[in-house]
This record gives sequence, structure tokens and C-alpha cells, in this order.
Amino acid sequence: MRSASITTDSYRRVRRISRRSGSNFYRSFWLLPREKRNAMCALYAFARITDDIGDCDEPAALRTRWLDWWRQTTALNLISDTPVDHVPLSPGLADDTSDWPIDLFRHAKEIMPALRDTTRRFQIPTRYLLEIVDGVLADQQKTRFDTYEQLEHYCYLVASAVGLACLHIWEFDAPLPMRAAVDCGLAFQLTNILRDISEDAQRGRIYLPRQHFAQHGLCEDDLLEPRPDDRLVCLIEDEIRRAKTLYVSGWQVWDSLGPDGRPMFSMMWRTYRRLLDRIAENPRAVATRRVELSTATKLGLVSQHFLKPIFHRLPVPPIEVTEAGA
Ligand SMILES: CC(C)=CCC/C(C)=C/CC/C(C)=C/COP(=O)(O)OP(=O)(O)O
Repeated sequence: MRSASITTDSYRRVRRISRRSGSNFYRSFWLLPREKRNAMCALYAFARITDDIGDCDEPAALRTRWLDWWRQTTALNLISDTPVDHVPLSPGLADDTSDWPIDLFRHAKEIMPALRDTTRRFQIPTRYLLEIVDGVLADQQKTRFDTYEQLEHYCYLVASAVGLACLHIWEFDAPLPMRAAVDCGLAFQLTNILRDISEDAQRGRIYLPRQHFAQHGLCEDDLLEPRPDDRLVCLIEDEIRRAKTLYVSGWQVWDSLGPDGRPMFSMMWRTYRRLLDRIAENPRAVATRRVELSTATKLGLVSQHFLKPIFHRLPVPPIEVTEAGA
């Protein structure tokens, strides 16, 4: 197959992976012009597959080997165009790649051409993509954080690095709004951690730092109690306040974006900020089950699509700032 049609086919695959993911973010991709939307699908498919390797039902040692191979494949593909079949297999990985999880080998062959095209077209530093893999790799080795700084570093890798890559696709006015982009990633990831807090705890993963549990006289096992006690609710409320402040700082990304990126950024920000509001409405509930946005809320957010011509001029709703500052 000629290289142009390999790339076209690869974009078809990443669009399908993104569409089928059911992600809260996918709807916002439609606010971008086609070339940028395709690039977002390539980035999303890459992050989705990375996450799926880390979450698959195989022993941690094996997941780590697959992630190592995935990291090396990404680096070699993006930096030196090395075909996926030529990437050496690390010791302990089965030669029969059909036994690999989630069809990893096939996925790699399918998505790398689109990812390579996207990173070159939009000059996305390879470093950000490798950082995303590093975050998921770290998650295999360490499922607890002692301090908030350690949690921040993890969130930087799995979320802020995604945001920094997005900024290259959306286009921004230099200089890169690094602090705001990092805070936005932290805000999203903290929201995600709060939403999934009970599911993750059942799977032995606790992301909120021990330092914060200790401040409330709690230990991590308290997360597994069927009836969350008031101290746990206070801990969750503290994290909600922290996340709200990060959303305000993260919103400053908007100022640096051009007209293509603003609607999508705004919708992503509003979707996850709304999710945080849902969590805040009943912090006790989130300690025992995952909270979702209602279909009506999702439809409301989608309807902003029809405001596209004026959307990029909308400022952040003042209520968000007031709430976060409170
Ligand atoms: C500057 C900037 C834009 C920063 C933010 C970067 C960003 C988009 C981070 C995503 C982190 C996150 C919570 C992913 C979950 O995705 P998912 O598809 O699993 O989400 P879902 O479970 O809510 O559907």
C-alpha cells in the first residue's frame, strides 16, 4: 500500500477508536475543523490504548512489559519512522503477538501512521506522548502516593501532557501557557479520580495522597467502608475545593487559543467542570458509586455546538470563578 493510503486508513482507525470509546470528550471533537479533529482522534486513540494496556486484566509485570514495548514503539516510530515489526521485543514478551492484550500489536500498526502524521503536522513534541506512557507505567508500579506533590506529578504525566499535546493541535499564541495547561490537566484528572474513587479503591488503586487522608484522621481502608463516614466526606470536599481553584487557573488556556481551539477547549472544560459540580452535589454518594452526567446535561453541552459562531467569544461564566474562589 502507498504511504498516503496507509495514513488515510490509519486516520480511519483512530476515528473509529475515538468514536467507540464513549468518552465524555469525544463530542467536543466535532467543534474542530476536520484536519484538527482527525489529529485529536489520533492523540485520543493513542492515549486510550495506553490506558487500556495499563487497565487490562493481566499481571502487573506483564502490563509493564507491554507498556515498555509500546513506549519504545512510539519513540522509534515518531523519531525514526521504524516500522512496528522492527521494534525489538523485550525479554518475557511472547513472540506470538496474537496473544497480546487488546490486540496491542495490531493497534500499534494501525494507529502509528496517523500519530506520526499528526505529530509532524502540528509539531507536537514526542516528549509529551512518552510522558503519557510514563504516567501509566508509573501506575503499574506504584498505586499509592504519600504526598500531594507525588499526585501532581502523576496527573501531569497522564493528563497535563495530553493537554500540552492538544494545545499544539488547537494552536496557541506564544508563549505556551504552561502553568494554565498543567493546572487544567490537574483539574480534569482530580475530577476523574474523585468520580472513580470507589471503583478504583475496589481495584486496589487509591490516588488521593496519604498526607490528605492523615489530615482527616483517616486511613485508606476507610474508602472500602460501605457507609462512608463524615471525615471521608470532608476529605472529598477538600479535594473538590482544590479542583475548583485549578479549573479557574486552567481556564486561562482559553486566552492563548485561536478561534479553532476555543470552542473545543471550552466544551471540554465545561463538561468536566459540570461533572465536578455533580460530585459536589453529593460527595457522600461518590464514595460508594460512580457519578455520571445526565443525558439532559450532555445534550445541553452538545447544544453549545450550535452556538459555534459566537462560542469562542464567550467568557468564563462569572459564577464559576466566584464558586472556585469561595
Ligand atoms: C490544557 C488541557 C486541555 C488539559 C486537559 C487535558 C486532558 C483532556 C486530560 C484528560 C484527562 C482525563 C481525565 C482523561 C479521561 O478520559 P476519558 O475519555 O476516559 O474520560 P471519561 O471517562 O470522562 O469519558
